[in-house]
Amino acid sequence: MDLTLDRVTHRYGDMPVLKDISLRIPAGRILCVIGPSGCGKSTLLRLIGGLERPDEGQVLQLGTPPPGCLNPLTYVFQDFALLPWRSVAGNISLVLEDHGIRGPAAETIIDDVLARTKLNDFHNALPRQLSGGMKQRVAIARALAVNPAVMLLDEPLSALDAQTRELLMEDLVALWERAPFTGVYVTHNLAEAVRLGHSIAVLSRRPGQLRELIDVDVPLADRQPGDPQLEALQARLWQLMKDEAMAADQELLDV
Ligand SMILES: Nc1ncnc2c1ncn2[C@@H]1O[C@H](COP(=O)(O)OP(=O)(O)OP(=O)(O)O)[C@@H](O)[C@H]1O
Repeated sequence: MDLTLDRVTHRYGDMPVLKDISLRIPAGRILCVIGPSGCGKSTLLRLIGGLERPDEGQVLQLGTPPPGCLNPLTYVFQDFALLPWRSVAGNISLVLEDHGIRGPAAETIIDDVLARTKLNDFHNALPRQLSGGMKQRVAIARALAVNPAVMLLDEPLSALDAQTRELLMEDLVALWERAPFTGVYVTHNLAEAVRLGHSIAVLSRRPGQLRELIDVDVPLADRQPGDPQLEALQARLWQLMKDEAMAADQELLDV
């Protein structure tokens, strides 16, 4: 499913948060969104996910969801959002129960997404028994269980240490290679943006406007840490963001 944002503008009360954002995310591509703190990145995801409506402009979903799609759009959050009293399988079955899927049909889906996220051996584990990386794998498995057309990822790796982030990035690339999904991936981390984005939208500080949209031509599977082309791109992104990030930081201190 393609996503199109057409001159999206949004305010909270008197405060303009996003201004005149136009973007197209073709089916099967990942757009990373970067920008200084408070520039409206999470708001943009909420508008795309339909949790809020833009004050001006529109968000369009074009095309048909994949066969077996239970939710056209699904979220992965930074804090995993797992129910602590439910097992790994129980957390995933919850989203299936919402759609009336139980018993063997649910087990088939759960086994499939646990295998895809390397969690086969953790079916009955409770969230408190899992590391941060494993918890986020469960959250990703839960998102995959509804076979979404679009994954909306809000800083999914930012609570994890550097090594775990690296492993999860490799897992996300492997998942995408196996079944390319459409993704919108919000991050503060420029290394994640250059590893995972087919394109990268750079927003200005609040009200977030599209400063630049950069296509990254290297196939996801060929992107390795330390790749000079990606490091050069990361340096360019930092140059684009640096002044705005400093100004945004100052603005937060003044509040
Ligand atoms: N529901 C809301 N009501 C009022 N203000 C809000 C609401 N949600 C967010 N804001 C404000 O809107 C601005 C943009 O918030 P948002 O979370 O979208 O930015 P962000 O770029 O994702 O921030 P960060 O990088 O710090 O996560 C911030 O000033 C925030 O305090």
